[in-house]
Amino acid sequence: MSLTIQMLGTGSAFAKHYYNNNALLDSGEGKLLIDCGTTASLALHQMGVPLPDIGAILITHIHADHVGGLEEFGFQMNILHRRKPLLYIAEPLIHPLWEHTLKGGMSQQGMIDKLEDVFEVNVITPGVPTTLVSGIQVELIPTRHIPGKNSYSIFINDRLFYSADMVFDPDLLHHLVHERGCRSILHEVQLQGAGEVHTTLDELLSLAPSLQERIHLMHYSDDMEQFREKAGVMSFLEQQRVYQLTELERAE
Ligand SMILES: Nc1ccn([C@@H]2O[C@@H]3COP(=O)(O)O[C@H]3[C@H]2O)c(=O)n1
Ligand SMILES: [Zn+2]
Ligand SMILES: [Zn+2]
Repeated sequence: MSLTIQMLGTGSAFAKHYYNNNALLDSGEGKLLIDCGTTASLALHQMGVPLPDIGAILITHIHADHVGGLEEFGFQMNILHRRKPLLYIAEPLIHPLWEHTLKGGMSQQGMIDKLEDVFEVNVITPGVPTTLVSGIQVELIPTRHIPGKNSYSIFINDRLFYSADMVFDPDLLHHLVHERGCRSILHEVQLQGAGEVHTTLDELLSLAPSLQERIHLMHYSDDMEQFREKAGVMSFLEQQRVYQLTELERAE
């Protein structure tokens, strides 16, 4: 079964040339949206993907470029299409997503007072591989991002690592590639400055060639074009281009 990946956007939280770093995976039997940031519905509109075509949404963490579009997504699906979207989420994210992000805009007396009133919420347990839509299995891997905030990267179909926003974790990347058969890595990158909450390009350049050649960069700032040469064998993902998973994998 072939899997395609299309980034709705490849931008950092502050990028203006690129939409929010969210991804659409399509197994041919179902579509999974990874994160739903503020720009998600506009990007999906430009891609010609109607919201009801999306089988499920998976959330990595609570920042607007990853969850800021859920209010519109939820309202559109409930009001225009009369159904609740399927939302996969780790249990620790449910409370902050509702209480700190969505409640202000979505609550409605006697109608909506919790996340489950708008979304079909399915709790997903980190470390347990779970099929979310036909042909797409994910395993959440807790990774560090902001102190005190939970964040989960994703190992997909036992072959693709999709980083959430995360600080550099070379041991995890090494483990996934050399012990778990990971063939390609979609990794967030911070191009300039110290990586206090993200992974810098300099940090990724310190990895062994066997890891770097599997890495495709995303979540980058507007000055990305200046860094193509510096990134060496690591390539920058293009937003809204459809990639076959096999295209992103290095020939063994
Ligand atoms: N301690 C923090 C917290 C946040 N930030 C910036 O805010 C953005 C929120 O979305 P993000 O995509 O995680 O990127 C974060 C940083 O740019 C940051 O740089 N340092
Ligand atoms: Zn982000
Ligand atoms: Zn973040």
